[in-house]
Amino acid sequence: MNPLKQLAETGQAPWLDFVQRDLIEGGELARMIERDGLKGVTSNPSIFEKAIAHAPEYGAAFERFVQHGDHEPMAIYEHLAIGDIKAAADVLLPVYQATNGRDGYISLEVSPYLAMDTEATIIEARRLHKAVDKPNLMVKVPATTAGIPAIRTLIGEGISINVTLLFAVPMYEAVAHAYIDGLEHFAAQGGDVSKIASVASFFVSRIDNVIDKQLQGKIDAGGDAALKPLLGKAAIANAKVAYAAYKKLFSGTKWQALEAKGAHSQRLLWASTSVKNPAYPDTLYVETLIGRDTVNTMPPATMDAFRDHGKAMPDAVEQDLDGALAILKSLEQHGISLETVTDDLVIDGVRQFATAFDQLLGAVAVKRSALVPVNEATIEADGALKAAVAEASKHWLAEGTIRKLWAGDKQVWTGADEDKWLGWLDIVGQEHAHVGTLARFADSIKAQGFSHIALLGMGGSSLGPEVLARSFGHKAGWPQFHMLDSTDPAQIRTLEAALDLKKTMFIVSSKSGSTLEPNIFLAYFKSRMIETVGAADWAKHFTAVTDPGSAMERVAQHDRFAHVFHGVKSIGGRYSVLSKFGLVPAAAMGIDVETFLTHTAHMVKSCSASVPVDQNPGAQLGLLLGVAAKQFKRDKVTIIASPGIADLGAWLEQLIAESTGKLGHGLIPVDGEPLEDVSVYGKDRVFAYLCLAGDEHKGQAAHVAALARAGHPVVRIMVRDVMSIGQEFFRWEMATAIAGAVIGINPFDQPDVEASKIKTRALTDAYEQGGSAPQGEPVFRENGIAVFADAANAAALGRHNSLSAYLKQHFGRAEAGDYIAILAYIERDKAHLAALEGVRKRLMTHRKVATCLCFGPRFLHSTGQAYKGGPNSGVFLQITTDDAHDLPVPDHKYSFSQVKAAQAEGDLSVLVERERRVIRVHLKDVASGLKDLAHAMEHSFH
Ligand SMILES: O=P(O)(O)OC[C@H]1O[C@](O)(CO)[C@@H](O)[C@@H]1O
Ligand SMILES: O=C[C@H](O)[C@H](O)COP(=O)(O)O
Repeated sequence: MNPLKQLAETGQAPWLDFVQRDLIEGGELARMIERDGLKGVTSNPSIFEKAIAHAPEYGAAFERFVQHGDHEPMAIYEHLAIGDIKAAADVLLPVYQATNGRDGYISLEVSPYLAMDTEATIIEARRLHKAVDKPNLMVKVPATTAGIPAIRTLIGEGISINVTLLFAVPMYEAVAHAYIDGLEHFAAQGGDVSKIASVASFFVSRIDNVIDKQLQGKIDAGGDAALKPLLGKAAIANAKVAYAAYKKLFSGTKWQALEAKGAHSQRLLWASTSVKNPAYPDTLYVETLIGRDTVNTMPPATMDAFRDHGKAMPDAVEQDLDGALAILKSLEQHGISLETVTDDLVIDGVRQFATAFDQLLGAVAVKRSALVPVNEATIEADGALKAAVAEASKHWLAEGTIRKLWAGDKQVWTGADEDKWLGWLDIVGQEHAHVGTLARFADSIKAQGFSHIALLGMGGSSLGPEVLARSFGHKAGWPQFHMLDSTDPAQIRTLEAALDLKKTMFIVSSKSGSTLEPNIFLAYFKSRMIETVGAADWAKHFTAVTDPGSAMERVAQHDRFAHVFHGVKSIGGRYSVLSKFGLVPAAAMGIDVETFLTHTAHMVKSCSASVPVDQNPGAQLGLLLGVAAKQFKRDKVTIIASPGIADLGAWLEQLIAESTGKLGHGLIPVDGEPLEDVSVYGKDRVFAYLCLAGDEHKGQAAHVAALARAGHPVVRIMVRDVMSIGQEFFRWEMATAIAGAVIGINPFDQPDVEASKIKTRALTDAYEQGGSAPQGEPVFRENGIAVFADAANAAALGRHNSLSAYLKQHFGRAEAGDYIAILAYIERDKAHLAALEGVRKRLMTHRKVATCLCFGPRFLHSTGQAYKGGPNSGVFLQITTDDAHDLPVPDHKYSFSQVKAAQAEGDLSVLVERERRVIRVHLKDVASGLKDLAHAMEHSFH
């Protein structure tokens, strides 16, 4: 007779330690029940890893599931695993029924990531129990210290549990007590205890594996010859002691009372029963452990071996208990602590299953990304940087840091209040639920015939919409998009001249509602609109996007703005583009927001908690940026974007600089720099090349290739189409948050922006009170250009008799690893850009350092944070000018020109306070002044 079948007579149930789809679908599982008397099945994360990651039969179901709607890897795994578990449960149901619920179970393990968390384990076990919804499911819960109370609670709720990762007898006893206590609780609630089953999975071979190694070590070191006979004996001895404990635990009066109510004892299930040492007989951990009321779960090979040549010796597990005790005693006497071994094995077991789960989810992630449209990214870096990133990835993987990040654990960063700023992680899904509101808003904009929308806002409230407008381009039949983020009077006039106010909808965007610029822009255009359409109708031309409860919300409601949209308070400005701050303008310019969010969601899922760090695109980019800056001093993130998505650079600048540049650390983004000979670039750079498919720029691609050949780290990202630009918003948000964690700062605050705001406020208050801002004396004047420097910078520069000499001296201070930034408080138009680009190019090639070109006050809400708070490696040239035509700010004594001057002054004084290398050049007239400046600069290089 088949030895497996004979086990029934010994009182032991053979279960199969294996699951795979074709075993169930191909009918083998049913045949085993018939042929072998198989009575149950167990699974674990390693088993599912082997099945789902490697077995071909999952392909079709995988594709079907993902094609019906994208899912993150955890959901895909669960869909497939639960499918198998349900199917196996159905095949095993007759066994369950025939044995009155004693046997016929299939087990599914809770996520090993939760093994040290009681509450999370309970929630997860309940969820799986519900999702499978089969009477013959056992949820596997590990016997960790945190697992024991979870077991008690779950049994108390009537959920059948397979307790796994049991190695030590005292732990087993605690588990049995938890089971009995849980049953009592269930019974006290009126539950039918006969419907609950439980097994205690007592691991065998892994114990020998460890103890044999220790014994062999001692033997090899010339230890006692008496140790040899102990090889391969510890695990079985330990199991025998556990069995003796079982008999005691399930015999007293307490147990008998439950038994009288129909309770099943919690059987010992021998797990880990395949021999790991090939020198041992392949049926070792089956034959020696046969006993009444036990289960042995065998992997297929062990089962085949036992079927082939196994001996079903009844009550083998009860033989020679004294001998077993003597073996354990002897081990202790020889300095081998079973307690230490079993304690370590639990931890190691959790780790092993977590690693298997990582591998499983990683394999699912790879298969998924081949099926969903996600922008591809490749990272090229030299061996040392690559190795350091791999090391960081390993650490993050082992620590489960991506999961912690998604769970809102502020310890991922500095432990400050980072957990309060993570709303951007879930915003795409949330906004998806509101696309109807945005569609109605878009319809109304179109229906009312608005020809222009003008967004008034700073930093995170304006840069994202600008990227969308420029990348998507003007859509026929929809309003033209404009944006104002400057207090320069000429810039305001230029905007106004481009608008037909009667057909303009203004979108005033400010999360805080208290930012100076959008408020004074609003005041100005409100008054212009009143003049144009009258006091009764002006507010019909205004939409507000602001956080709930802000002063701007109050104003918008009081004045009856046409629309008021709310942001999410737990999202900072620079992380807000995928919330209403980006989506409201997007809808108004005719972008299909629903499709945009659907495309974006693919990246969110690619970066989700269940994608292990080495497959997670946001994490890989973030670790590269963080590690390159922290360990390799490559902190200049140079952005090269193809023409169609060139504006992405300005958005990235704010995200990267304002998030990471603080406490003397951080990344310095470099956007829009001219492409120069490879020899010009220092070893302080990382290059990010973002290319829109079909928008390839020959020069850029070749340049990037040359940089990579020269050994610079290069990230290449292919944006599939403009609709997929949202994927880059999310990838970079995640990457920036992660780089911030590596650098060791809080990526969600902007402490140094506040410092210059305070200085600016003091100056605007002075104007408001009818005064004027103090004007310092220049250190030098030439034609219409005055050079200003504080005492420390003046002393460092020395005295010179030409502007070019001052410039030479100043920029001569920029060493390798430094950067030069031009901070121009002038109108941002094509002519000025071209003039300053020329200066920038010369500085870059001459000084061979990274260069940045910024316009004030726009950059104050962006890179300004890093310039003041980040590493002290910047050499700054501030450019101010007399404005030919000023503009009044309604309801204030100060004018726009005065506000701009106060902002420049506030900025400069904080830079000086932070001991930055900075000078100001003040131009009498902007056009001629820029020419003279360029000329002096050119001269300074000779
Ligand atoms: O949306 P708000 O509150 O007007 O802020 C605008 C910008 O100002 C800052 O708060 C500081 O510069 C940025 O982070 C933000 O994007
Ligand atoms: O429930 C089953 C266990 O997870 C399995 O038996 C472990 O076996 P192993 O030690 O061979 O991995």
